[in-house]
Amino acid sequence: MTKIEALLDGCGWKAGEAVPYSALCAVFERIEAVTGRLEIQEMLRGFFATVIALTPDDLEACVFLACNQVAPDFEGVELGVGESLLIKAIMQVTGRSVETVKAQYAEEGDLGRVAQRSRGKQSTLSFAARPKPLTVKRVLEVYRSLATTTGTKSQDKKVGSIKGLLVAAAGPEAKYLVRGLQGKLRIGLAKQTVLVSLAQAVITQPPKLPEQEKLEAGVALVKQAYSECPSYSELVGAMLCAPMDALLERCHLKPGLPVAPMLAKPEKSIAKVMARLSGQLVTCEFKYDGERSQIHLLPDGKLRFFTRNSEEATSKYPDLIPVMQAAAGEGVTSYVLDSEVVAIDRTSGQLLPFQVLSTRKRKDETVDDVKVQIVIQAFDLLYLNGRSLLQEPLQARREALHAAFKESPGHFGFAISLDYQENGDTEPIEAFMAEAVKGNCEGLMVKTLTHNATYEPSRRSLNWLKLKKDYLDDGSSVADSLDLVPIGAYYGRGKRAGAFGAYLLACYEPDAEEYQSVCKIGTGFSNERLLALDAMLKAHVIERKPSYFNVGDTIEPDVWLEPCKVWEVRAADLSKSPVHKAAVGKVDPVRGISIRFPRLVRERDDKAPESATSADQILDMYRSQDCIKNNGAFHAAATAEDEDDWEL
Ligand SMILES: Nc1ncnc2c1ncn2[C@@H]1O[C@H](COP(=O)(O)OP(=O)(O)OP(=O)(O)O)[C@@H](O)[C@H]1O
Repeated sequence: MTKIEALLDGCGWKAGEAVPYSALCAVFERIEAVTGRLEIQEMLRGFFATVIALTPDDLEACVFLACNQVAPDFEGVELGVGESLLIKAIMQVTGRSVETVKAQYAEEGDLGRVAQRSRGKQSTLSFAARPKPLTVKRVLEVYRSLATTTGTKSQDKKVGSIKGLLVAAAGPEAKYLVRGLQGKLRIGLAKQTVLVSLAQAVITQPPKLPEQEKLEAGVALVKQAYSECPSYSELVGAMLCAPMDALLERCHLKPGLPVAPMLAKPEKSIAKVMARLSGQLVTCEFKYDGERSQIHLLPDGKLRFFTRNSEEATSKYPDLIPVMQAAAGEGVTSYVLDSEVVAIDRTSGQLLPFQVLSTRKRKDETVDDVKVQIVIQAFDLLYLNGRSLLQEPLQARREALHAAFKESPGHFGFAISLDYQENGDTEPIEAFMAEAVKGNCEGLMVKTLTHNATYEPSRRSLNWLKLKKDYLDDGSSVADSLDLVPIGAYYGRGKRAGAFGAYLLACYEPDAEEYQSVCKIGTGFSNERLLALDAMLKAHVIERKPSYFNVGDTIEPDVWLEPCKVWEVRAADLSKSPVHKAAVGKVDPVRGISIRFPRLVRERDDKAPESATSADQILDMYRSQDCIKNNGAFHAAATAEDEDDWEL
């Protein structure tokens, strides 16, 4: 009997019976106790495999609860229930006073543990007739109803539903219920692991374990299916009822489900771009300074807009609905279009920078109240009239885009582009870059047109390169800014005393599913901004450093922060560091990479912490610095100097 089988055996769950919530919580307990990703993955795989064997109908609910989600990301349904409601429910179920619950919370730093402790003590005193044990389906049902309960008396109704769950909870169930309702399970389980474990559970169904290669191909297939069709309901349904080879036939791009967008790699100079694309036919497009928008026309005529993060943004753009209706040509019945929405001054026709766009309301805008005018710059077409174009080369997708839509100046346009057969002459590109900058664009996107030119959902591909003007001649050795996550804070001194004055920043390493520290930052913040951040981030202070933070032993910020924000940061250069851990193990067994002279550029509300700059991106940036490639001596000197600088 495997470890997981032994664990689940104790839950008394038999074939055909609803999956007990206690079984899932037993797995959560084990996951919380270990830190190794592979061990976590294997445990979850074992659990999903058991669910498939005993009660496959409950697999979808198990996946949602493991991700602590009630609906696909793009539906934007938030599960988070306010702490005051949870405290009220705990008080009412356990008969404790608000002071007792709050005091325990302050002591424990974890409301989930408070609930578990209170329920644990109480259950020995009362509840001779305990309500029916919880099942995963029941818990998910209640979560979904909580997320959608609105209107009068909604608070009382929510407290009532939470009480219903807590009364029926036994053992660690109360802890995970409360943490789940707060929005974070805090067991170090990333969504990628859930996906990989799910894929492995389906692929490794008896009678025979497939060989490693087949397993990897299967996991890649599931990841591809999920990036085209990011809905666990559809994915689980398809995985359970069709052979894996046919997964993409059932789970594929369709209007209404946002595709994870294709991303670009940064380059520091036109010469480097040319070297990468040597001899190829490429297209250079203006790199517009706005917000990415994936626009879907569903066969029922509804238009939906999604952000770079696959969140629904339709209510932000009511003024774009008539624009898109007018832009689609005759015979267009459904599509998925990739574009940048940019602020524009309609009088002069001049595009305006992102800062102007960011002042627009984030949702529920009304046409009459729109203050910032916008234009859509379309650059790709992924789906048209019932057919996916993902496998077509860009040249064909662009032809389809131009044939199916018509431009309307100031409202809808195609990305301005220059096709170029690489021949070593960089002059046309330099001139085109100057034109882009004059047009208030950030620089150029350079894309392969005919070979290796398919659309690669969610991939940061070498077939799309970005060249940002600001980074071409800024004297630094990095080609792009970094998007980093604050994971710790330091109280300020002097003028900044009393509030956080500096932060510890980290990148995200998706393979190890951990945040790795990159630098300390205190530059680029106005005093007002520091105060506002202090007020906002205090709510995200966590008791102790979680196991999924990888930072040097000497780093001890005054407080640790739950990952919740992404900040764009500009750096002078990157070098190896004795204290920071970005890309550790990839460039050196114990040292990581750090950045010098970090300066805050802006907050990135359109990115989730897990979409922050990855360790591999930092490694790429580090390796592509000329000083690393050409001059070991410079690097050695910089490293020695930085060791002193960065002792925090
Ligand atoms: N012609 C274009 N083709 C593709 N993307 C474009 C184009 N013009 C503007 N963009 C924008 O540029 C973005 C890529 O570059 P940028 O580094 O500015 O974005 P990011 O969100 O910080 O980084 P990344 O998307 O690479 O993580 C795209 O996601 C898109 O929003």
